[in-house]
Parts: sequence; C-alpha cells; structure tokens
Amino acid sequence: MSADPVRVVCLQLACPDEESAADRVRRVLAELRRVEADLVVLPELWATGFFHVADYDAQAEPLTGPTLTALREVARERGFHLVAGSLVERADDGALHNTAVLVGPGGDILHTYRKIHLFGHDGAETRLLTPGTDVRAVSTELGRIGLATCYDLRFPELFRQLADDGAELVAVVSAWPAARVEHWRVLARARAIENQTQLVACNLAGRHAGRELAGTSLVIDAWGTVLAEGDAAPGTVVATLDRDGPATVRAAFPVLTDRRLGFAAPTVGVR
Ligand SMILES: NC(=O)CCC(=O)C(=O)O
Repeated sequence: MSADPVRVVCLQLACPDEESAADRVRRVLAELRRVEADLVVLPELWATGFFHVADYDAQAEPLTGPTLTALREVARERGFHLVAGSLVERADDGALHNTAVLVGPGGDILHTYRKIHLFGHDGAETRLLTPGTDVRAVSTELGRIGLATCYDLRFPELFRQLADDGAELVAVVSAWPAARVEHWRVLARARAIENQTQLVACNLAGRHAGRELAGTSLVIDAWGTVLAEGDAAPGTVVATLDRDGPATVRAAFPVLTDRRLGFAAPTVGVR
C-alpha cells in the first residue's frame, strides 16, 4: 500500500520596498492561515527582503524571536510542515546567518540550516553574514528532508551530501533574480535528477531594491519532472508529490549505487 500523497504549496512572495517587514510578516501569517497543505515552503529572507541589505542587522532575530515564534504557532494551528524560508538569524555569539528553518506540524523546530555558499556577486551576504558549516537531512512524517538556500544550487556537492544523508526531498529557499532564470530552472532540475530527490524550490517574486526577482518556483519529482512552475508574479504554486517517489525511482533506475568513488586525481594540469 503506498503512503498518502504530499500536498505542497510554495508561497512565492514579493518584498515591496514600501512595505515594512512587520507588515509583511503579518500579511504572510494571514495568508498561511488560509493554506491547506502538508508542506508549505516560503522563500529566502522574505521578511527582510534579500536585497534590502541595509536592514539585515536591524531585522536580525534569534531563533526564539517573534517572527519564527509566530510562524511556529501558525504551523501548529494549521497542522502542516512549514519550511519557514530563511531569516537573518542573530546567533548567541552575535554573528548573523542566513538560516532556513523547518517547523513540524506540532510547531516544533525540526531542522535549521545556515546558508553555506553566501552570495557575493550582487549582494552583501559575504560581507555581512557568516556562512554555515553543517549539512544534513532530518527524518519527518513526510520522509527525510534536507534544506538548501538559493546560490547553493550551483554547488552540487552539497546536494549529494544531503542525498548521502538519506534526503528524499530537498526544499530550496531562494531569492533568485530574473536575470538568471534559465540557470535556476536547469540547476534545480539537475539537482533533482542527479540525486533522485524531490526538490521544492520556492523563490521570491516581484521587484525590490532595484532587482527583479524571478518567481518561477518549482516542484520537481525524483525523476526530474517539473510538476508545477510559478510564473514571474507573486502567487501560490501547488503540486502533489508521491511520498514513495524517490524510493520508486531509485529502485527502477539505481544510478546512485553505480557511483565510483576514490578515483585518482590528475597529477599534471590546472588546479
Ligand atoms: N540569493 C542568492 O543566493 C542569489 C543567487 C543567484 O542570484 C545566482 O546564483 O545566480
């Protein structure tokens, strides 16, 4: 008998310059109270706005702060798993991190992930934030889940490490600009295909701080099929995933068991 399907909802949010973070949090909490789902995923730094870099320090909160506390309460009320996107976390030692959080249907924090590959090209992450060091998946009622954040999509070794740790579904919280939307589509599918994991990539949409965000949130199954794709506008992207999908794909086409590790590195050539 196969397990119940997983109803997934991505809230593809915008962070308009004229809206305060507090108003945005209130708006999103109200929206979440109307969502019917097993798993809801929010984008990267949606409360602050990824490119509102001047606000990072003022908006930073510990994981016990009011934003995550309110989000945990909604997850508990509604009984869904919530990837709360990421927030600027102020750690006990004062360092700031871009931290994604998975909340369970009881409102408990199941997992946190501090973004490892900080984005220096057109943002201030590398200047303002401290990278994380820890990558792992966690067991949940929906299967084993891993978290990753936006620019991480360009670093396949992180996703392979999640797969090695048993990840069946990876949620990627993102603030990916429209200028590179084709990279986004290809990289997200590639990470799902090569690791035979489901991938739910929730992106920001709309315009803030002079950048156009891509939207185009994706729900991809373990075969690499795109089950749902958002457009460029803010909105909701909905799909249903088969809980047994990764196991079925891996049994039918066992690529991961054909890996060859430990081959020799070149002794001559470019390093
Ligand atoms: N928020 C990000 O990490 C942006 C990544 C990006 O724009 C890219 O990889 O391209």
